[in-house]
Amino acid sequence: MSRSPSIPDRPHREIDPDLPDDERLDALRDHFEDLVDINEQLTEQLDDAEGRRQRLQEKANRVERENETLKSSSLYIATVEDVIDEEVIVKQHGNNQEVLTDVSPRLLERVEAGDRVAVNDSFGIQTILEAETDARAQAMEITERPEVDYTDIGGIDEQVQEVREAVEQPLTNPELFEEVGIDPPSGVLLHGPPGTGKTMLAKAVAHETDATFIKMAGSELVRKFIGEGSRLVRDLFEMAREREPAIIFIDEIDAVATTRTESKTSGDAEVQRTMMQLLSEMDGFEARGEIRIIAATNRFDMLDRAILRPGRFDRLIEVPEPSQEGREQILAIHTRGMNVDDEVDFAALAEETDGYSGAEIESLATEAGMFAIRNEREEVRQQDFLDALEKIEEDDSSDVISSAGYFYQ
Ligand SMILES: Nc1ncnc2c1ncn2[C@@H]1O[C@H](COP(=O)(O)OP(=O)(O)OP(=O)(O)O)[C@@H](O)[C@H]1O
Repeated sequence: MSRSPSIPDRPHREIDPDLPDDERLDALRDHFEDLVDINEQLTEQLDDAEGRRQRLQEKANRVERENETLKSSSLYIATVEDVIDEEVIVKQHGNNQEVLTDVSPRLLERVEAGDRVAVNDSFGIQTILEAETDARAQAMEITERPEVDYTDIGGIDEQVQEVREAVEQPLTNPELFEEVGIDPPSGVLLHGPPGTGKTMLAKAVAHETDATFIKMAGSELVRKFIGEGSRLVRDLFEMAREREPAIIFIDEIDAVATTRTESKTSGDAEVQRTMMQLLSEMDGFEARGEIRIIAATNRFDMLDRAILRPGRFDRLIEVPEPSQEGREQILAIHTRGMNVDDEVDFAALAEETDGYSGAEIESLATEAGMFAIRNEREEVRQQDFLDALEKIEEDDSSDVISSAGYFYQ
């Protein structure tokens, strides 16, 4: 061990043996005092050194621990809930645990609420997952509480009522089901032509129950996220568990649940895997939980019956094209915010729009408004609606209507 440079010199004192006894004694006393003094200095230095050693040891232990945590491969995924000064609240996926954690200055500048992050065992944020890693954010549409409510939906009162019983009641009055001793429907399947309000219905339930609306489109799973379908389905349910109460809405479910075809292409295998994942998620589902599942299709005839078994999509609700009365109601809804002349005859327009879906009636209202603007008026008149009707008929509406008829029988 190297010597500390500040170690005091060893005192050296020559004592003449011929000195008288009392003088020799004094000299020896002085020498002894010098030695005591030096001893004290050395003890102090030793204490200092020991303190330094302990501090270094602690630092070494800490670095070693940090190193171990950094090297540990098991990182968990969490979502940043909030950033407060230099601390971050994260919610761990899976168990929903919320934790207040530190973040290194390097990441603090970049981290924002809503980011997906990887955390270690002690919840230290290791990385912020980039958008590309976060395919699920692109594959899902998440709305905290959609704006649509039941009063925005026209012409399908019976279906609204059925959805309220099958989806809303289990969320708002679960005890009713417990008392009677039945499980609410696991999943509700809305089927009917395009643009009839299926998505609106699902959103309105989420609005009414203050639930998060999480939408995933079956067609996108198959087309856009090739090879990731089953993982995204898993993520979809995980996301819902993180955000309960939640309404999962799987649009165009036929894309992942069509009747098995004879062909055995890799694409089909992938679709099968996605569907199997969906079925297994539904099978392992708590029927009385805070998550409800709604799916929609306009190709009911194509559906693989496996998804309709009890415990899966076991409540079917048909959402048909609106009747004349329904069309009138929808027209009234979509012109609520418009400056419409009192002379406009909604009943007559409803009669003229046989075969129109809710979505097409909405376009009719917008188109009529465009005619009013074109004619430099602020008020929308009957003639504007008739012109709009003519334009729509001339344009592509006939194609849309006939294709709707083709898809949905
Ligand atoms: N019954 C309805 N009442 C009021 N508006 C409606 C109705 N049906 C459709 N609409 C209008 O059409 C738009 C599209 O409807 P929505 O997305 O709910 O249809 P969908 O049945 O889910 O269609 P798709 O099968 O094409 O997904 C809505 O945003 C709404 O403006």
